[in-house]
Amino acid sequence: MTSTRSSTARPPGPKGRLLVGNTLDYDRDRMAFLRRCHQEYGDVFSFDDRTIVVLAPDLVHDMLARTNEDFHSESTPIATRIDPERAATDAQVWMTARRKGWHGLSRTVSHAHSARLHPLFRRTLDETGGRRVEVLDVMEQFAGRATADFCLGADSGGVPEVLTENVKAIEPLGGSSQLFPAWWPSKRIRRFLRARESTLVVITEKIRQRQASSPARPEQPQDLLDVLLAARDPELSELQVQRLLRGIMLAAYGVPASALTWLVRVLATEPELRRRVSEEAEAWPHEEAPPLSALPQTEAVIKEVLRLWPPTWLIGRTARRETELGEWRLRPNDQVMFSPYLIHRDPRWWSDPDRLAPERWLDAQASPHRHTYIPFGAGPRVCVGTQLGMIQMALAAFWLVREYEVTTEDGACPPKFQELLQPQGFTARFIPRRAGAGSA
Ligand code: HEM
Repeated sequence: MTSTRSSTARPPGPKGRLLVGNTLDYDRDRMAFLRRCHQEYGDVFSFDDRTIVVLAPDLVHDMLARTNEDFHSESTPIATRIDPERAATDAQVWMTARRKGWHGLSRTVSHAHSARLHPLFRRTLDETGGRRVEVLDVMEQFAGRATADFCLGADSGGVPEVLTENVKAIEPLGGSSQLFPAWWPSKRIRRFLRARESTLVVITEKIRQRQASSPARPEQPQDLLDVLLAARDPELSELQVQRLLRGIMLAAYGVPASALTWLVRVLATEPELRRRVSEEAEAWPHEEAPPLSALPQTEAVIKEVLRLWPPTWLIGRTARRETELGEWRLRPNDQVMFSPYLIHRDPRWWSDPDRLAPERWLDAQASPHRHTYIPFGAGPRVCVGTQLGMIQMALAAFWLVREYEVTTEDGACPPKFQELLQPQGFTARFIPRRAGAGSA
């Protein structure tokens, strides 16, 4: 389709109210607002003078592919003036550390970590003692322990607690489109700054302890810190290691926990799917945990869970310089948002899009339309934990159906679109099937 619009025009969009623009409508119900605008204005619409929303998969992909060049992805829960030079250097530092970390994420460490996950999972669920609990809290606890173990192995003591506080301190700041500066006199901001500082202090201590206690790196790295400290050409500075660990630990906490909570909800409320996942799990004959390739039914359910409820339902980028996106011209610091949730439920790309249908992933001939499945993002800043996240979810499903009865009375709880997409107030009981378990 050729465009007749000039690339300098702004996309169409609601004008909004005097002084406050669209902020109030948007904050009241973000998803309803975005849906309404999508219907009225199409795949690209403007939210205000500085922000546009893009829901065309090819354009989203183009922007993601140009992250680090024309767009940056850095964001903070407080208002910070992003200096483009500084953002470019920060991105370079992050990318160097990320490449080194990637090696650690995908090979031996993932393997060693998978073996340690089972006791962590059991401990977390057994601690609920069969009581009715908020599933999100339990999954956050598991994800916090899992990510601390993955990053720091046996040295992870004390880390899940500071991570929890860091995430809890970010949550209230992420619930609104309004950002406040660090000096703003607010309890929430002070809490966030304190929590961020404590996390950095604890991580730095762990790095220094490891360097002091085992200056020679082990031949087989056991956790991500081993990998990062062994990196050569270039070696990573303490600051790089610290930033990567903190970035990964925060990214591997709330997002996987939300995804796991949706998965538990599906397994607790969809008996037919649970039966398929159970049969597959019971058929695994070995003592050690199965690889993802041995669990195709489970994998299909997880893919479908991530399609219907991608935890990062709304993602943003900032234009680094004057640039174009499709037919639209962007100025430096313009914001572009897109929603994997809306793309994943668009009937143009998905048949019967709101239906949970794992079969669509089991047909080798069928594959999704290009760029329409993005629960892990795409481009140079695609999730580093894609593989690990899938493995953690598959193993959690595997142990859950083999070892626990899960009962719930509020399977119909509504989705909550805030910083992350989570089921609101979803509670359940995890009743161990093993004799003697969970009585602590
Ligand atoms: C089901 C689980 C997960 C989902 C759905 C998920 C989703 C995502 C998404 C959508 C992004 C890209 C955000 C953007 O484009 O701005 C992202 C980034 C990231 N994820 Fe994940 N993630 C998951 C698990 C994990 C795990 C287990 C780890 C850690 C090992 C991890 C580490 C990261 C990191 C470090 C980034 C930032 C990458 C960068 O900016 O270079 N994620 N994740």
